[in-house]
Amino acid sequence: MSNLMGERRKKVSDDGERSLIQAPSNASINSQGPSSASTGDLERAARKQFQQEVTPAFVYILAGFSALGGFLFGYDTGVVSGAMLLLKKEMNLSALWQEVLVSSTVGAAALSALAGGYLNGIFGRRVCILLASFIFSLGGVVLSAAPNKEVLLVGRLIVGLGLGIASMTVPVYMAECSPPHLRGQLVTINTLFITGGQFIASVIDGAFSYLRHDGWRYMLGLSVVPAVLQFFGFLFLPESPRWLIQRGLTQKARRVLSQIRGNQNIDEEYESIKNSIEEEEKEGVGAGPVIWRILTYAPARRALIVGCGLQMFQQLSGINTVMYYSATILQMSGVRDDKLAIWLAAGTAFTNFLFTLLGVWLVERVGRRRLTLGSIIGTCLSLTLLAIGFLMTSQHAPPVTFHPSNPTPNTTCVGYGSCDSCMLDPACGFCYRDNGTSLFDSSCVPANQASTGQAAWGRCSNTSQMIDGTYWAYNYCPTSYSWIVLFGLILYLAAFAPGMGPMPWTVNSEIYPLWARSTGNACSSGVNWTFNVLVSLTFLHVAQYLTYYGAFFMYSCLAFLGFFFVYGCLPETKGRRLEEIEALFDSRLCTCGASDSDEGRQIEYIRPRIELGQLRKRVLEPECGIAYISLQ
Ligand SMILES: O[C@H]1[C@H](O)[C@@H](O)[C@H](O)[C@@H](O)[C@H]1O
Repeated sequence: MSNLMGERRKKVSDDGERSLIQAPSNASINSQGPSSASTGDLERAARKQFQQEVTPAFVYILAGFSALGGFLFGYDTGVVSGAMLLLKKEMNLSALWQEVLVSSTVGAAALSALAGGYLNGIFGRRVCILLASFIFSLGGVVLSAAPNKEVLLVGRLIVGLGLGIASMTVPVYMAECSPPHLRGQLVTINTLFITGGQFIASVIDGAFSYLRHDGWRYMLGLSVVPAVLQFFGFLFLPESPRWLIQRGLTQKARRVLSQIRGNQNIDEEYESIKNSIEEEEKEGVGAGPVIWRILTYAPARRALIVGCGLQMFQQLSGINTVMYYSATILQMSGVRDDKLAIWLAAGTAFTNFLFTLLGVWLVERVGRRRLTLGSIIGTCLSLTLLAIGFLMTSQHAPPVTFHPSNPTPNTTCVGYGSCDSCMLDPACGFCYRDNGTSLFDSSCVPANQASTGQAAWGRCSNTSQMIDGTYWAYNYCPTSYSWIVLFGLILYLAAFAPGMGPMPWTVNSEIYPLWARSTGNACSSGVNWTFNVLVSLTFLHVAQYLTYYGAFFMYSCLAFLGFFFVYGCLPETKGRRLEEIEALFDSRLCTCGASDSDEGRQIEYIRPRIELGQLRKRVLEPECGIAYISLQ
C-alpha cells in the first residue's frame, strides 16, 4: 500500500511537472533561488502558449446553459418575498403559513441536495440537470395555477426539490468540463447567475406589485421560462467526461473531451483522469457507502470539512438576512414609501450581482484563498459597521410621547416607552408625525396583522388617511443615524459578494476526488441550505433577544471565526487539474525540514498542512510529501 502511495506521489509529481510547463496558472507557485529566472521564462512561455490556445466557444455555451440552474436558484429564492406581500392579502395567509411557504422550499432543497449526491453518482450530471430543470418547470406551473395555499405549498416543495439538485450538480458539472485555467471563473459565473436571478426576481417583484390581482402568479410562474430553456439546451449538451470515464464509457468520454477542448490535444487530460481513477481503485479507499469512505479516508475527510465549513460560514455571515431584510434596512435609512423601498431592495440585489462580477474577474487572478480571506475580513468589518449603525439608531430612537386611548385592551404595544422597543415587537409599529424638522405625537400601536403596512387602529390604520405628515414605521425607527446602516449595507455586499458569496461553491466543485465529488458536494450544499434556513428563520427572534445591533455583532463574530477557519484550512486550488487537487489534502500534518536545493536542482517544497492550509513549497520528503517539481 505504501508503495502504491509512493508510486502515486511520483505520478502526481510527474503530472505536476508537466502541468507547470503547460498550465500557466501554476505560476502562483513560489519560485525562489538561483533558477527563478528560468522558471519565470517557463511560466511566461506557458502563459503565452495558453493565450494562443483559443478556448472553444462550446465551453462558454455549456457554462451558460448550466448556469441557468444558478439563475433559477437565485430567482426562486428571491422572488418569494415580493410574491408573499401580495399572497398574504389575496389568500389571507397567517404568519405561520407565510413562514411555511418561504422556508418549505429551502428545507426541501436541503434534503434534495443530499439525495442529489446519490443521483449524480448513478445517473450522471447531465441527467440530474435535466431532472432539476424539469422539476423547476413543473413547480413553476403548479405555483402559477395554484387555487389555494395547500397547492402553493406543494408547488414550493417541488421547486425546493429542483433547487437542491441543481445547486449541487451545476458547479460540479461546470468544474468537470472546464479547462483548469478557466475553471474558477466559469464556476464562479454560476454564482453570478444566482445573484443575477435574485436581482431579476426583485425587478419582477417590483413590476408586478402594481397588479391588483394575481400578480404573484406571474412572479412565481415566470421561472418556467429559464427552466424550459435549460431543459431543451441540455438535451443537446454532453455528459461530464470525468463521470463517463469513471463509468467505463471511455470512447464517449474521449469524444466529449474533444468536443469541449476544441483543437487541443486531449490525450494528456484523458490519461491523467483515467490514471487517477485507476489509482483510486487500486488504492481502494475502503468499502461501504461513499460518505463512510469519505469519513474514513483522511484527505477526503479534510476536503469535506473544508467544503462544509466554507458553506456554513457563508451562511453564518448573514447574507440572507441582509437580502431578505434589505427593504427594512433601507426604510431605516429614511425611505418611507413602501414601493420605493421595494425598488431600492432591487438596488441591493443589483449591488450583490455587480460585486459577484468582480469575483469572476478576480478568482483566476488572485486565487480562491486570497479572495476568500480578503472578502471575509471585509465582511467582518462591514458587519461591525452595520452593528454600530444599528446601535446608534437604537440609542437615538425617538421616544413614545403620545398615548392614544386604547380600544383593544391587553395590547403590549402601548406599554413601550420608545420606538426601539416598539419596533422589535413584531405585533407593534410606530406611528408619528413629522413636520420636516422634528418628530412629535409619536405612539406605539398594534400593527394590522393582515397588512403590516398600517396600524390596527387609530391615525395610522388607513394608509390613505396618513396625511398631514403622519407616518407609520413598521419594523424600523426613523433616526438621522441610519445612513451608517445604509453605508454598512453597501460595504457588506461589496466585501461579501466577490469572495464569500461564490468561493464556497467554486471551491467545493474542485476539492473532492472524483469518487467523492458528488457526495461531498451533496453534503456541503445540504449544509448551505440548512444554515440558510436556520439563520434567516431565526433572524427576527435573534433580533428580538439581542436587538438588531446585537444580531449583527454576532454575525460579525461568526465571520471572524470563519476567517481563522479559512486561514487555517483552505489551500489554493487555482490552476490545478482536478486530479491534482486531492493531493493538497493528503497531508500527514508533518513538518518536514526542507532544503532548497538537491544535487544542484532547485526544488520547491509543498507543505500542504491542513492546519496551515497553505501551499508553501513543494515537498520532497517521502513521508510528508505529496509531489515535487524539480525545476531546471
Ligand atoms: O452564494 C450565494 C449568494 O451569495 C446568494 O446571494 C445567497 O442568497 C446564497 O445563499 C448564497 O449561497
